[in-house]
Amino acid sequence: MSGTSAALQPPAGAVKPVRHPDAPAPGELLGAHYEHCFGCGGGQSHGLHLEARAGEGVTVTAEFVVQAAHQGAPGLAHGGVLATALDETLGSLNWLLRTIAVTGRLETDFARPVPVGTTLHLEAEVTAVAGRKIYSTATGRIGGPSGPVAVRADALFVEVDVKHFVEHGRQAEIDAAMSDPDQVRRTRAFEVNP
Ligand SMILES: CCCCCCCCCCCCCCCC(=O)SCCNC(=O)CCNC(=O)[C@H](O)C(C)(C)COP(=O)(O)OP(=O)(O)OC[C@H]1O[C@@H](n2cnc3c(N)ncnc32)[C@H](O)[C@@H]1OP(=O)(O)O
Repeated sequence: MSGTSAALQPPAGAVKPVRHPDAPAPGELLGAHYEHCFGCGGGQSHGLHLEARAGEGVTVTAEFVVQAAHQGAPGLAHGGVLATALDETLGSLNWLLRTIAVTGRLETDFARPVPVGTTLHLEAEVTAVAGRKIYSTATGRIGGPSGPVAVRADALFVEVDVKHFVEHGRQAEIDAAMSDPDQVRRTRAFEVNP
């Protein structure tokens, strides 16, 4: 059974996404948005270390190798970890819009089990934008970039201001992030009007 709920149907008046003119070029690695992000950060020993690359239009590709630390059943990836890989890939699309956005809703289908050691080949694209709402879809394939779909997701991201993180994040991590010039530079790179 798969399909998208009414909550993820773009409203009338939604428009096609527009790639920002200063978006990373197709083929360029996007890098981590935060060193300690469980999805993409290098500072998380059991994190996914997912590497996303800009594609054409408002699309990205990404890869993630399932590690022993990511098991749910013996030798198989945990579904929540696979959902994280989809969420992270979908989130990286915001680099191409130069928008800061967080996941509001994520609907996931798990079509095939994914063994430890597998490379999950992810593709994602923004399908529509309606005000602050960004609609997107992603697939994760195994056995190669053209292999069978193991997981897929549809999502709604909601654009937020940097204040969202400053107001809600734990103070110690916020202070550390704001005093790290590299983090400030990467955060600014998300924004159209820094
Ligand atoms: C120094 C610091 C550095 C920081 C550097 C950061 C760098 C950049 C980091 C990016 C990180 C990404 C990482 C991976 C992606 C995550 O994992 S993000 C983390 C997981 N997500 C969250 O924590 C979000 C938690 N939720 C919230 O904060 C709030 O509910 C939201 C999503 C911001 C929305 O709240 P709001 O701004 O008050 O907006 P609201 O009016 O409720 O909703 C806006 C619209 O969206 C719709 N909507 C909202 N939620 C839903 C939903 N679940 N279903 C359907 N529609 C919805 C509403 O109906 C509304 O529609 P309209 O009425 O406009 O038609």
